[in-house]
Amino acid sequence: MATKIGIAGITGRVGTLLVHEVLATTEAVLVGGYSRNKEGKNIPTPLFQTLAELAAVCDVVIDFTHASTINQHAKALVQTQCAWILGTTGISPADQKEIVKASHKIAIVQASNFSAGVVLATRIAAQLAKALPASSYDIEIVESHHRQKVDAPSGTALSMGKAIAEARGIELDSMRESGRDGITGPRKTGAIGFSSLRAGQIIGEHEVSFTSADEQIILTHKAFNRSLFAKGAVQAALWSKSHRPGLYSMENVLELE
Ligand SMILES: NC(=O)C1=CN([C@@H]2O[C@H](COP(=O)(O)OP(=O)(O)OC[C@H]3O[C@@H](n4cnc5c(N)ncnc54)[C@H](OP(=O)(O)O)[C@@H]3O)[C@@H](O)[C@H]2O)C=CC1
Ligand SMILES: O=C(O)C1=N[C@H](C(=O)O)C[C@H](O)C1
Repeated sequence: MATKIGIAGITGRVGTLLVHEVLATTEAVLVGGYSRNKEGKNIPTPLFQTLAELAAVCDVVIDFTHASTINQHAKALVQTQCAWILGTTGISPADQKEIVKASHKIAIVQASNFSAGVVLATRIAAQLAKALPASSYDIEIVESHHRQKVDAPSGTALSMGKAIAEARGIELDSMRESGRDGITGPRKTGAIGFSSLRAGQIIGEHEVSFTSADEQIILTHKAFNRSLFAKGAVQAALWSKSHRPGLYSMENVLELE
């Protein structure tokens, strides 16, 4: 039977592309969307009054909205026993705990980036971080996005940083250096640096560099089209239908070891 999909954030940059992706997927049916403001919207699917009403008639909701919605959305999806494909970034540690709690009741695929290329680039970055000594290789993560983006560093940059920190056997928070400015002092040995650029309509670019006194390795990922994220999220939605409650990642969906 076709997977019944709903979209939260249906009027957004990713949400509007999700409509096309779901409609183009034969194994899925688009049940509707949720938007806070229904006036003057030209969307080819019903808009529901609340997320809970939408979730009640779906197998899975794909959610690309805003970090402030997490608590409310977790409650609505658990209450209606609906799977959750969560792309929203900028999530606070307290809200992340709510996501973990909800995953005991429903299947959740959470990814800061639904691109398979980013998943693989993150793995390679972690392998490099493990192989190259922290005493001589400085790691810097630079991300560039469009001028409308509201969170920094990007979710992808933070996920890459976490994977790198884990590979080095450290906690990211203890070694993170973000947005340097002023008299910062010299770089801390083993620090993981983050820089965020916001300009024009850049869709999403991430660069991880490993620099020693003698050489530099740079790993770059550039998204050319936002449908990349929408396609990955729909793939995750179809995958989630046959999975038990739990917190899953795009690595699980892609069945990487
Ligand atoms: N994981 C991934 O692969 C990707 C993740 N993202 C993340 O997805 C999120 C959305 O990105 P994008 O589509 O560019 O953003 P947009 O601002 O274009 O769209 C978000 C939509 O969510 C709704 N929304 C905004 N704020 C709230 C709120 N407080 N409560 C409920 N709904 C809200 C709005 O719809 P309305 O006003 O109609 O309610 C809006 O259209 C961001 O967190 C972004 O970082 C983006 C790209 C890829
Ligand atoms: O807001 C965006 O646009 C994007 N957000 C995600 C992030 O924060 O990493 C993914 C992608 O880079 C686009």
